[in-house]
Amino acid sequence: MSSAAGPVLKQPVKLACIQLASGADKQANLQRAAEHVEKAAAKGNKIVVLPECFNSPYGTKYFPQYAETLLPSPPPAEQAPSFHALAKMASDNNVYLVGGSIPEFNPDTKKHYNTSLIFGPDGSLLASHRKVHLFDIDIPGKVTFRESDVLSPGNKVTIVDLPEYGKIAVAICYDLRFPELATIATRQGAFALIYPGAFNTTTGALHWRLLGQARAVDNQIYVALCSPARDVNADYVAWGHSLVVDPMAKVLVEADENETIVEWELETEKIAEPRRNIPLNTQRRFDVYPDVNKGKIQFEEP
Ligand SMILES: NC(=O)CCC(=O)C(=O)O
Repeated sequence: MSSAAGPVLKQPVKLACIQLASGADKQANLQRAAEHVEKAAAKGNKIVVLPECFNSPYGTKYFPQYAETLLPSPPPAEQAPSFHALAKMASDNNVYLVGGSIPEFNPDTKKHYNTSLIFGPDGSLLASHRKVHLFDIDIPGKVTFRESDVLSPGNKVTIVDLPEYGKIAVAICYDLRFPELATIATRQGAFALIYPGAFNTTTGALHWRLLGQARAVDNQIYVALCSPARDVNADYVAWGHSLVVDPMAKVLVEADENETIVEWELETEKIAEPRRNIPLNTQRRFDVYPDVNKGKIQFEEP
C-alpha cells in the first residue's frame, strides 16, 4: 500500500524458511544451519529464517542445558557460540537472518528465555525477541507442555527495520495464536510477520496453517512460519510444514515434514492490492472498540 510514507514493502524480496533437522549436538546444528543458510542465499534469498530452538532439541529439560548468555551485547564468543555463528551466517551470505530461536539465560536475574536474534547482512545484531506468550497447554493424552516451568516471557512487540525493504515483525511460535501482537506490528508498518515455530503433530495438524492464514487475512500482510523438520524419535515431535502465506491468505508454498527450504518472492503490489480492494485500514471503528495500537507496547527488558 502506498501512503505518505511510501509502500510498506519498498521492493521485491525473496524470503526463505529453512526447515532444519536439528539434533542433540549444538555444534552440528550450527554447522547444518550454516550450510542451509548458504544454500538459501545462493538462490537469491535476502531474508532467511531458521526454526524455533534450532540449536537444540525442543523441551523444558533442554532449555537450561543449551542456554547461552547474550548480555552484554555482543557477548563474548565462549559464552554465546550460537550468537556468533548466526552473525557469521548473516555476514558470510549478505542476508538478513531471523535466527530462529535459542534458549537464553540471564545470570543477573537467573531467568531463562526463548529468544530470537535477528542479524543484518553485515553481521550486526538488529533486534532480539523473547517469546512473549509461553507455550503452556494440556490436551490430555495428546500434548502437555509448560514452558513457564523454566522460561520467563518477553514483554515487547518486535519490529525490525530492514532499510532497503521495510519492516518485519518477529515473534515466536505460540505468539502466533495472539492476534493483538500481529495487529499491532502490522499497524506499525510491517510488511511481513515472521514466526520461527515448532508446533506439534496434534495442534500443528489443526491450527498451524489456519493460524498463518488467519494472521495474514486479519492484517493483509505476508506471514512466514518456519518449523524444524519432524523427528519422530524426538521427545517433542514437530509438525514441520513451514510455509509462506500472502496478504489474501493464500498459502504460496508449504513444506511437508522433511528437512527442506521453502522460499518465495514477496511483492509490494501483493500487499497494496488487497488493502486497496478491501480497505480495512480506513474502516476500523475505534468508537465501538478500542484501538490495540494505543498504549504502551515497548517495555524495557533486562
Ligand atoms: N513451541 C510452541 O510454542 C508450540 C506452540 C503450539 O504447538 C501450539 O499449538 O500453539
